[in-house]
Amino acid sequence: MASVLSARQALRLPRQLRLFSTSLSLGSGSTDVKRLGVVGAGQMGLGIALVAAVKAQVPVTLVDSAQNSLDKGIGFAEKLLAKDVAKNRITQEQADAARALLTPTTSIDSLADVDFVIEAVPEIPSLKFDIFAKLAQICPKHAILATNTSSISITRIAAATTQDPTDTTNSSRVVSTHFMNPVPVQKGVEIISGLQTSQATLDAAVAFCKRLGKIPSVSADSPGFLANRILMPYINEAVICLETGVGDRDAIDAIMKNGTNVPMGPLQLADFIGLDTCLAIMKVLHTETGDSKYRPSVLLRNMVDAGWLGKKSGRGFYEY
Ligand SMILES: NC(=O)c1ccc[n+]([C@@H]2O[C@H](COP(=O)([O-])OP(=O)(O)OC[C@H]3O[C@@H](n4cnc5c(N)ncnc54)[C@H](O)[C@@H]3O)[C@@H](O)[C@H]2O)c1
Repeated sequence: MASVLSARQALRLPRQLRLFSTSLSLGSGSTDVKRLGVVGAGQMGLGIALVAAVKAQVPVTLVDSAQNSLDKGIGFAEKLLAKDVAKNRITQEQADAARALLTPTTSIDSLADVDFVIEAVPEIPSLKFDIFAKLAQICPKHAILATNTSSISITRIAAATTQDPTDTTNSSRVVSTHFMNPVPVQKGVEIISGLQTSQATLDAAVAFCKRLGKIPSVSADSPGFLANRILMPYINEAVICLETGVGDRDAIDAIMKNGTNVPMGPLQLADFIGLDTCLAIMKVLHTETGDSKYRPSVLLRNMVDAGWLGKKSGRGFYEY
């Protein structure tokens, strides 16, 4: 198990502070998750809620500010459950039991009784900071506060839970559980600690993700973490190849699909992830590292400006 501070982070801290961080970690965090909260019922939040209901069989309070997202999400969950029943993966009783565990609501105040909450709202820093400030007030003091962010610093999200940086009561409970898309299918999950995250919080996040049937990889709080640090420049480069005429859409996707044994090419994958999400992650990599190699493609920016966000909006590099 990785320690609460990554080696990179620990090197920056005097030994006294390192010991202080370790002792702070002992009291907080709990692996006994009896109720889960999920904030954001989009493609990731819905997937996380559904997997928690099916695999861990915990009640899930699913919060979204938009009623139509909740309606769409619950409808989609019902479709996925019916598909699993049709394919004999689960029984009708198990599907009904899982559906009954999902409680949709537009009220974030409903998270007052959760033991673990996972935020999956759009990749907008100010939105996440605002939600974590609220979660720290609303959720019980023992609850783990996890984010599904693709690229925003966990340390900064944790800092938003308190006005007093020396008081780590809330910030030590913040961690990232970065699930992969689609959540019901992909086994991998990245677990990322901020500077303030306690060891108990990290352990609780790893344990809960294992209960969901996932395989956790622990990584450092560095822009893009591991998965997107590697994946997004690959997608961005594919868009630059399209933009500059090195190859057309089909040639780009075909060579990567058939040449590197991946299930879909980079442009189709970008549509599937959401072009707004891809652009947001590239912007974080670019801004946070200051390295020009992460410059987002102009075409990617234009497509997001046009509202062509990929599969979710009906048009991206492909039409849906
Ligand atoms: N899409 C992917 O492939 C992928 C993969 C890994 C991580 N992520 C990350 O997961 C997060 C969610 O991504 P997504 O693709 O599910 O986004 P999405 O746009 O599909 O869903 C976001 C949901 O959040 C809701 N929302 C917006 N503001 C809210 C608020 N204030 N309170 C409650 N709900 C609110 C929206 O109504 C929407 O239903 C992002 O941080 C993203 O970077 C995405």
